Amino acid sequence: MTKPLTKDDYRPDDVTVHRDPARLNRVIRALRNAGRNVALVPTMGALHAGHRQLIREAQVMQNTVVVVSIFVNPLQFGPNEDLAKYPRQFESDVDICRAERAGIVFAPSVEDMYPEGAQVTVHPGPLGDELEGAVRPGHFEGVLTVVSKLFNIVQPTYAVFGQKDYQQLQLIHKMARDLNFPLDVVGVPTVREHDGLALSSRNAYLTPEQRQHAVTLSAALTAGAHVSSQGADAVLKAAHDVLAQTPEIEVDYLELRGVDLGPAPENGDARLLVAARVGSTRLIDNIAVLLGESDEKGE
Ligand SMILES: Nc1ncnc2c1ncn2[C@@H]1O[C@H](COP(=O)(O)OP(=O)(O)OP(=O)(O)O)[C@@H](O)[C@H]1O
Ligand SMILES: CC(C)(CO)[C@@H](O)C(=O)[O-]
Ligand code: BAL
Repeated sequence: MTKPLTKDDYRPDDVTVHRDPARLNRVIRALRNAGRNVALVPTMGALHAGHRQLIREAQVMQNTVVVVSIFVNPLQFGPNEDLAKYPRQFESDVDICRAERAGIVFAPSVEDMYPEGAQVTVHPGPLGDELEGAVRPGHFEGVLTVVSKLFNIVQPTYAVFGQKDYQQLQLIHKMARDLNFPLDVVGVPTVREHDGLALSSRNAYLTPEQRQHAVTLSAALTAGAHVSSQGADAVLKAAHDVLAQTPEIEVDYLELRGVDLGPAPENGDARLLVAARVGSTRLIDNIAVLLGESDEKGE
């Protein structure tokens, strides 16, 4: 028999931690029936100022309960990737959510998210095999599968993601549209360190020396954006030149695309994306560029 909800299932004055998807779903339905909006911020934990910004953006609409999910999703990691060593710091993550006045932390177990026999997944379409997907086969199938499960469990009014993972954000937009999820997907500009490095949980893997090399990614993007009025070739050359100055990093790709990640236009809004390895740590970044029309466009 299902246990009735109690006041401990949602405490308006503190963050409530939920682990059971079915129980959280009942709490959410009660909140929505009471007229509350629900905003979802999906994360893999090891929260930093980028995640804090997502939680703040999630609160802009009045009368909203923010649900932060913390789940290191095995389905989106390849066999030789960093699933086992991915940083896990649950208690301090909950403290951060409390400080940012999130209402609920949802931290399910792998067994609850993927019960034995679970087989159905979400196929991302052709974009899922490009850029990040070309280097990490199956990654976006894993991302879209877990995000669609989170959408169904949490039934948010809107869901907030970072532009740092730009291809992920585009694919989630497409999934929400193509599969008729009744919610708004919100993208938040990348939060950076003072020198430009995009905040990322994986920055914690970097040695102090590697940390200095890592800033080359954002420096290359900025150099490209500065010459955007000269067109695509100039943008790519400027960015390549900066990357070439740091032989310690190995570039997986540097690509200029349209904002929807189709081919870049000759003039107008485009996106410059980079992925590189600094030692064994893989980092990604991207920036908005306005091709052929002005010198630079901020995010
Ligand atoms: N610097 C950032 N600025 C804005 N949003 C961010 C930033 N870093 C991550 N996010 C967003 O936070 C959400 C959760 O991401 P995740 O938990 O994987 O953190 P991460 O720092 O991207 O970790 P990783 O190092 O594994 O890529 C995603 O929507 C992601 O785009
Ligand atoms: C969206 C996400 C939480 C799905 O596991 C993850 O890919 C991430 O943290 O960006
Ligand atoms: N932030 C993207 C999650 C991943 O790299 O698996």
